[in-house]
Amino acid sequence: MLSLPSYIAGAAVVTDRWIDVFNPWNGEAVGRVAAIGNDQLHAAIEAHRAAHEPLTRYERGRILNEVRGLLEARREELARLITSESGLCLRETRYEVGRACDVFAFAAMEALRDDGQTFSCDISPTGKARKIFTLREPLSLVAAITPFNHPLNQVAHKLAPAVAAGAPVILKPSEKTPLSAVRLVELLYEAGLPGWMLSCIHGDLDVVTRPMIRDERVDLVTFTGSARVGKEIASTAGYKKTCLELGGHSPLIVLDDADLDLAARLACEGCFRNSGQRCTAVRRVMVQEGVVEEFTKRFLALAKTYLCGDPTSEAVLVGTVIDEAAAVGLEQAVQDAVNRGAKLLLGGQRRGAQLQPTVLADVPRDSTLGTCECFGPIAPIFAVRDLDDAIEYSNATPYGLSSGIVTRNLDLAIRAVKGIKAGTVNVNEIPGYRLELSPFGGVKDSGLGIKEGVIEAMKFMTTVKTFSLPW
Ligand SMILES: NC(=O)c1ccc[n+]([C@@H]2O[C@H](COP(=O)([O-])OP(=O)(O)OC[C@H]3O[C@@H](n4cnc5c(N)ncnc54)[C@H](O)[C@@H]3O)[C@@H](O)[C@H]2O)c1
Repeated sequence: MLSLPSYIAGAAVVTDRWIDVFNPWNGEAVGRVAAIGNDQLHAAIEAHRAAHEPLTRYERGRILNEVRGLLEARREELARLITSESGLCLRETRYEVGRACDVFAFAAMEALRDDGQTFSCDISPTGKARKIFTLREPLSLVAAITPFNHPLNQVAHKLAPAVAAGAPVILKPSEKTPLSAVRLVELLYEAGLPGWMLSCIHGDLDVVTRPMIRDERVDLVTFTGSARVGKEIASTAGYKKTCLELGGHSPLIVLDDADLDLAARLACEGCFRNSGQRCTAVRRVMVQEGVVEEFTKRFLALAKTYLCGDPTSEAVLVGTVIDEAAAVGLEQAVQDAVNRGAKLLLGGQRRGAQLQPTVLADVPRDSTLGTCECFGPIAPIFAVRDLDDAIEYSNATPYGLSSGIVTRNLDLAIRAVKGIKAGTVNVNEIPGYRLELSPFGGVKDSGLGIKEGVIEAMKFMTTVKTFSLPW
């Protein structure tokens, strides 16, 4: 069993309080992390705020590249660690390590790019013979809080941009999946990142997390997680920047001209990948009335191939959800839909923390599945009259993270891009499709419109200084 410390500005800290981590598949203890106290939080904040010689762009790029190489070399070991702490199957966790490699590769590239602007002042009748320049300066301290569902990649999306921008960061990973986060932090130190650039802490909400969020010495709280917690942070963080990347309820709209084999494949991938635990997972499969029967037939045939079982088995495509309590909640949401008249076409059985991939038809729009983010491998099918009906229902939940539409008609696709109130609209792709570099983030209860993705995250971790020179 792994016993991992908290790291305060590079120094390993072990206390007499531990947070245990269990394997959701078999209940075995996988490891534990050391919880720190409030004094140690303050020591970390002071260590980061103290004066240090900044890292050059070259050094930041070199460290980030080195981390990418270390991740690649330890891909299998890390994938197995994530599988053991999260119950996600190896197909997903190997994929996740690959995504984290991309994040570090892109951050290394962006670290080298000077994004300063230059303005000639003689463009105005009253202008002078001057030039105005901009440069970006890193924030003094970033606090990053991450969720359980992509234990490594969500952490990569906080740490790599911070290092690329030169901003020191304190990471508080999910207490459900902290082990892979600590391993990633260790790789950053191994690659040569100085201790004053990074801490990784664990601890109680009222001892560590909330005090860190409220602390005036923290310039930015960057949070990925549920809308409930994100809204609490928005109200307690005070006068500082916040980046809130929250939950979603993404539709996949299938119009009657769609390639139905493609639609069935996208619906399966969108609903069942990562055990349905992606913020961008498809939560509503909206199918135009004329093709709903044929689509359902093809979708069901494919859904049956998503083998569910031991997450370490090579053949398994769907592992567990994060814990038994989460699986029980999903089972209740399925039951609620059935009680209200939905037809259960596939799955629905739960064993411990595992829910079989589940497909339901005729799901009422006001059911729990139709309105709330149910974080698991469930595919509720909703018949829609036409694109207008689909757009209206897409916009009817409080969320606005992402969406997808399957059609061969470009005019209709563009109407969807313009009409859906969400951070992303993907045509003939799953809502979750993205590059780790491209802007990503939601609106409404999914976020305040501040994007992540390496480039946007770097911008948000810096401030722009403007200066002018006679020319
Ligand atoms: N928009 C995105 O980019 C994105 C990406 C991944 C996950 N998510 C969302 O994350 C959620 C699933 O993750 P989760 O269950 O770990 O989320 P969560 O909100 O329960 O927890 C996220 C993190 O916040 C911490 N936390 C819990 N309560 C807190 C509080 N009161 N104050 C401060 N911190 C607190 C947790 O310890 C954890 O580190 C889903 O809603 C999912 O959609 C969003």
